Amino acid sequence: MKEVHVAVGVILKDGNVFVCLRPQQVHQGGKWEFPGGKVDAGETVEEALTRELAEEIGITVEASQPFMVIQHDYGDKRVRLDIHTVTGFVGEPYGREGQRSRWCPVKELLESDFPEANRAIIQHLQNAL
Ligand SMILES: Nc1nc2c([nH]c(=O)n2[C@H]2C[C@H](O)[C@@H](COP(=O)(O)OP(=O)(O)OP(=O)(O)O)O2)c(=O)[nH]1
Ligand SMILES: [Mg+2]
Repeated sequence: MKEVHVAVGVILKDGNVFVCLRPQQVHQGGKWEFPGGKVDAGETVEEALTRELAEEIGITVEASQPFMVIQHDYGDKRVRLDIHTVTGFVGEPYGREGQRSRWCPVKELLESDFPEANRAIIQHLQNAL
């Protein structure tokens, strides 16, 4: 099974992270996510992240840093999550595609239902901040 390369943004502001609720009908639907999406052929991770965050939550990324890379096999899909923290952006994020979204305190992230692969990201975040 081929691996999908995904750019994922951990958008940080005052100890909170911006999270979106994945639509029911997509893979890992009904779970929370850090916004992002597939890296198209010929795109860098930064380009994909900037594009996906503009499309999905209406912000312009101004400062991002590589945070970690996670490979996960969901059984029905293999993903390679290329996670960057986003510490500078223009605009107020919102669910531009009609998805629910909210700012969540970093320390409360594990109280929400995220895809399995996100557990390691959250633990790394909670240790790092
Ligand atoms: N965006 C995002 N995807 C995640 C996270 N954790 C995780 O396992 N994934 C998986 C779910 C999907 O199988 C895969 C790609 O995410 P995606 O469905 O958002 O890709 P996409 O935005 O390009 O797809 P689409 O919305 O355009 O249909 O990565 C996460 O925190 N954020
Ligand atoms: Mg997406």
